[in-house]
Amino acid sequence: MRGGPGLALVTAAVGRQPRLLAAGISAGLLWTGTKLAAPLLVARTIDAGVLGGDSGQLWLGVALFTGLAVVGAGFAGLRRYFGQSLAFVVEADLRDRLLARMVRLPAAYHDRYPSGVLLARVTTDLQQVQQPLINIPIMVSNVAMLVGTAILLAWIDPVLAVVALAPAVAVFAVAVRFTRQLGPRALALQSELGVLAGIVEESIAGVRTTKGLGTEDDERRRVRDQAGQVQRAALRLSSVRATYLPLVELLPAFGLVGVLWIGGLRVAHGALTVGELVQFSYFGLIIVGPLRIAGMTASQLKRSAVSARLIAAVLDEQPEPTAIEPTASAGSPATTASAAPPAGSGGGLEVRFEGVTFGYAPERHVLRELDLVVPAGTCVAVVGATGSGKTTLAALVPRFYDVDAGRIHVGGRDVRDWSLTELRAQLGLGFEDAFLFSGTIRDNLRFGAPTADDDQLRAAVRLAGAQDVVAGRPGGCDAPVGERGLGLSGGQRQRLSLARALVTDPPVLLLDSPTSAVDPAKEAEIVASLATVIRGRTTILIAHRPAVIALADQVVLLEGGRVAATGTHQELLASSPYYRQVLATQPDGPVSPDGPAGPDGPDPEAPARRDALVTP
Ligand SMILES: Nc1ncnc2c1ncn2[C@@H]1O[C@H](COP(=O)(O)OP(=O)(O)OP(=O)(O)O)[C@@H](O)[C@H]1O
Repeated sequence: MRGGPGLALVTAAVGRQPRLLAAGISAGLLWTGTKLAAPLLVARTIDAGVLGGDSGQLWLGVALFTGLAVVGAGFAGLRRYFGQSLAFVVEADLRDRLLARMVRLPAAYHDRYPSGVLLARVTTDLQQVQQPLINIPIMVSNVAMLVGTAILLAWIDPVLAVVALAPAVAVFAVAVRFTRQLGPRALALQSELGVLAGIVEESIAGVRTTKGLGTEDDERRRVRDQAGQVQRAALRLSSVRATYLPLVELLPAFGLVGVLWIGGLRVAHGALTVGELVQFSYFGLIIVGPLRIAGMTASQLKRSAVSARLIAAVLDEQPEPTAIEPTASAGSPATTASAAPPAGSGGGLEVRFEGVTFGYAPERHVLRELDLVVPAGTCVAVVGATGSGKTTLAALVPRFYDVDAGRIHVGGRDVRDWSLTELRAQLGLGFEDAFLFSGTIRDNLRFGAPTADDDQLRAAVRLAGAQDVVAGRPGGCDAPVGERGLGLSGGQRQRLSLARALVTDPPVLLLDSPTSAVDPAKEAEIVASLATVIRGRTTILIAHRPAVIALADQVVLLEGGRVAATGTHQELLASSPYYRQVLATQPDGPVSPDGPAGPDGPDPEAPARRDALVTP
């Protein structure tokens, strides 16, 4: 592996396991000792026992040789065992660090890299890094074997030693050339594998859409095309290996031929005993394995180096600021930590947008100089055409993204002056695509509040109007939820995710289209629950349907990233043609200014809450 952050990463991870490393290397070196002793013993046994006619020496040699073989086999087993243990522990350590970093990376990073690419880092790349680690004790013992053999041979017969060891030098030169050519090809293969993982992941996750649209064959073609790219990249890599590996196989055999030829002449001239010739040949044979492995390891190390570099690049990414590191907000007016009560204190916290400008890409602003005040304890519905920036506006409050200009205050404090953990503890988030994890309903409800007791869970479920979802499943809270909550209907998922958001009793709620996945009858139930849920909290409610919008004290109409109009639902219906147009594109269609705001009519408490409104 060449230097750089990848090597530093793997070296440090291996260095954190000194005992396994030492045990593996010790077993490897002891194995080498048994291997090097065998030819010496053979020479002695042949010269003294066979040619010298000393049967005692012969039997002793046979017994010692058997013992060495058995002990060597034991050390070979231990060498592999410790090598594998080391590799698995290092792999687990790196996976742990990778996942810890991935979940802490900002949303913008996850926007940039498809999940399949990140999946490849945690699967195929980690495997590539792990593989050569298994061989560390083997590599060390092989190097010791080559060095030991060189010393012993030079001591017995320097000329013959040169003949026996010349292939080792040639194999090394071949390996260096071979490794250089492998680098770019290994990188290309890893990146094609990453793309393939992304496509496969998308195909499996989107299988229902594929079925619905009848595009199974297209999807299959997409996977097959990318698999073809992987195959071509793998073949380009293999062709380099196929060119060089025969050389790696052949060169050591030339060494053996040279030893037999020149050694045979030296025996004939009395310069070498038969035992010593056998000994040389034996040494020539035992270094063939290490030399061949060296050639193959070179290719493995190259792929591993590429993967290690890719993993190191993820670990080098700057994570979101941690719990104890609020980010200083540029030009923020003096704000006080005491302005914000802790989560669960009730009453809500004011949320204020001041001149907020934001875009996902530079100079492509989604929100432009947006001003909005949501007074503590009130509900604002954000309405706008698709793509007008509603979800983006909500995503800026928990700092999934940071504003380009302006500021956002929660509880009188710039969001960049909160620690992220503290800030997010004030917020209950309900996303449009409610995501549930595999596990039980209880596991999901406790996801953000692991210490919540059953009474708290029951209260949150009741508030979210999700009692029937829990009661309707065998085992209630212990009922399993399939992967991504796919065992539940969209509406059931939305209500459970709302309950999850409420378990911590957050003072601020950010709810994105909370009824988008349900029919009108279910919507009526959810709206009734929401009327209770938002009481006493500050709520930003992204809404499309009149029944939901009517829950709000104030409606904010977004157009082109700016606030186009504010007022109550009825006021905007009466005064804003654009508002009527936006609602007309929603499934429920427009609602007359005089018509009922929701299934139960307008919220009777809304006017009282509206009185508390403060305009920006
Ligand atoms: N992660 C992202 N990366 C780049 N652009 C994005 C990203 N998310 C949204 N956008 C773009 O920002 C704009 C606003 O999107 P946003 O999701 O905020 O709209 P919205 O009003 O919530 O739409 P909808 O009602 O359809 O959910 C759109 O043009 C969208 O393409």
